[in-house]
Amino acid sequence: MPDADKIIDLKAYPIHTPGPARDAILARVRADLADDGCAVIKGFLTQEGVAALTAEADSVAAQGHRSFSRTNAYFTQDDPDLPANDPRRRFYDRSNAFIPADNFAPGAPLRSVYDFPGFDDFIRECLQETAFFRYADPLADVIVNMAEEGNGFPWHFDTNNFTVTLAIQNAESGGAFEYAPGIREGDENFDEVSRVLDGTSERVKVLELEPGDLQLFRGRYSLHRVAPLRGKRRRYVAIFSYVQEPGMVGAPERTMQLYGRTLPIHHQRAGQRGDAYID
Ligand SMILES: O=C(O)CCC(=O)C(=O)O
Ligand SMILES: [Fe+2]
Repeated sequence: MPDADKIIDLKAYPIHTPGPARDAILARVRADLADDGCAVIKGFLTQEGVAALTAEADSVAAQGHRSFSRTNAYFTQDDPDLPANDPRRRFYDRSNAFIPADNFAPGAPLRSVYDFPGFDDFIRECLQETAFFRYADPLADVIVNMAEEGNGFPWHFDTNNFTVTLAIQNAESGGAFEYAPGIREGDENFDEVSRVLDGTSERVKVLELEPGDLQLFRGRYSLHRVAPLRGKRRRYVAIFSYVQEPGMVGAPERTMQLYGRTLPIHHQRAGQRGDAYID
């Protein structure tokens, strides 16, 4: 079906055409990333694009793999030697479902964004990353994160240097993206992290993303979460993954946990190099 130019708003965002319009977008995104590690390209998708990606996500939602965990913001184990109120000892339920990448066919709406000529280069230039490759993992290169009321994506720091997400559908309410920019730049800043967890920090910014918005986020130093979701409608967010070395795929154990299955490539490449996680 759809041509990428019907899905991406290329009139507003001519990411494929070198020139002053593209340069201006890059300059603004880079400035926002430098300022607080987060940049949003509002209305990156057309209305038609939003409808097409929503329909595609609906059509494969049953393939989503649900996972549940109890996690702190650092994805570490509990350490009983630390004081009880240490942020490393504060655990929250995390639950969501990832729709694995092989449910999104080449030529179908989601991959026509990811595969659009110039999309990768545009993202790389926004981020100014030198080592920048598509994730080679057929279950994880582009996925949809699906969540509904009762699910939660609690406060955490990412292990990846950056995340590229595309809002597809919001829950009926809730689901704002909340983040404390640069809260652990320099040092762990556990006191301020505790205040964020307590809901008393003044450093938290709230971002209401709308369907079709593209977000670039550096989450390694900025504590962030998705606020609790309300209502029947599911929240869908696509996640595009890029890594620092070519040919990388997820470790078998982690792949099993996130996607509920593995492919031969995960076992063939296991141990050859480090793996990359999307969170
Ligand atoms: O679903 C989102 O908006 C972002 C989730 C997130 O923080 C992550 O995937 O690390
Ligand atoms: Fe994250």
